[in-house]
Amino acid sequence: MYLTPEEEKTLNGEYGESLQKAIEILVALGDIYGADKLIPVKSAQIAGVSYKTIGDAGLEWISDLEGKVKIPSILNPAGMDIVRWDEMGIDPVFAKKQQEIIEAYAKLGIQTKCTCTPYYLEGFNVTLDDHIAWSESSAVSYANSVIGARTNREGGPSALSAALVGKTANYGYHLDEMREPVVAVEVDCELSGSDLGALGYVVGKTVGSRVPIFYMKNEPSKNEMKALGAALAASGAVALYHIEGVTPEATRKTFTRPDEVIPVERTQIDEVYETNKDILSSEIITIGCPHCSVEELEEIAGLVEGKKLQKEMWVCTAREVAERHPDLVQKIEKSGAKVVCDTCMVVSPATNKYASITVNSGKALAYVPSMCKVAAKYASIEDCINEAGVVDEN
Ligand SMILES: C[C@@](O)(CCOP(=O)(O)O)CC(=O)O
Ligand code: SF4
Repeated sequence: MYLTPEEEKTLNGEYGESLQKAIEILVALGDIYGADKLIPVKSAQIAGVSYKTIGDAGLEWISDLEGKVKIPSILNPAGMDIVRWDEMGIDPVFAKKQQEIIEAYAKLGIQTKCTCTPYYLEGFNVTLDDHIAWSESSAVSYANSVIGARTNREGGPSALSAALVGKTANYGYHLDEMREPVVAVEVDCELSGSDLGALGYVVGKTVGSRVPIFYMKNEPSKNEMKALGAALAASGAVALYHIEGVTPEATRKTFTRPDEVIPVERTQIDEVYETNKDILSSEIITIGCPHCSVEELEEIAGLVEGKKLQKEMWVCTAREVAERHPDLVQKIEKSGAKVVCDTCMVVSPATNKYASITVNSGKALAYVPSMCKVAAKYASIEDCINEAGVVDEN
């Protein structure tokens, strides 16, 4: 791989050991995947923040690094709401370790906003053809597919390396030819709301890590595409998908229809809602995987207005989004639900104490059983709220 004289100096350790380690990681990945050079990236999003997933080994690795990131960089969700962790029932020992992880990242100049939806935040609004280095799989999918930006599914260490160097290796989804669809998904019915997360859950299993193009009967919204991409990345490992005539790259050009076709029928979507239907009543309801947008917060606020919920319900979102809309947060919390920031039902140990959960996310449906050992059921936002046991306040 070609390196500029400056990059060679970094690799030789002239700018310190941390930058040397970082560029070594980028060059190693570039060599494995046949990159020709390093390219500048506009921002980085770094996974591996929850103490539940990275443990002491992760904390030690981050704490040993020195220097400052060169581009706007942000974190994935942590294991707790940084402010209201006590209300989530988080153990103080866990909370202390979690704070240490966040402080170690902050020392490197990384913004300690913990979210899987950086594209909603100030300073992270990427656009078509921007090169970035993001790592959370739903954020990667949204950036690549819905925005048309370019990122590989970075691991925590490689995203952190890209943040420190300000560059990434030019391979994979940074290249035009790797963004061509190779499998067609033909959906035979109109879909809306949580149907899209169910579609991703179904299709991801067959598509694996390939690039699909969807032929749909109706046009999904950005929130629906967020749910589709998140589920595709969780039940499969899809980092980029297209929807003919909808997503930016499938609008500016007409892709050749791939020979392999996966047909999807309504009955397959309906089956997702039947998962674990023997769990008659869940102990907790969680919405916001990926983190809620303002439109989703508005929808939830509208649905819970004038109601009291009987069960624990979390609405997960980015702190910055919650802070921009205190009125919506207040409306939601008046019902007894909690607007939980900086974390989610998958990466927080607070979920593990429940036996059963209802989610509106195909991604959470795929991950909660394995990562939290909690039985999960799938429902629309409206049915999630009904599951929480709604009583009229009046
Ligand atoms: C499940 C996931 O959304 C959260 C866990 O990630 P982390 O490695 O703890 O940051 C990661 C992913 O899908 O990329
Ligand atoms: S809310 Fe969902 S998409 Fe976001 S970090 Fe948690 S598991 Fe990943």
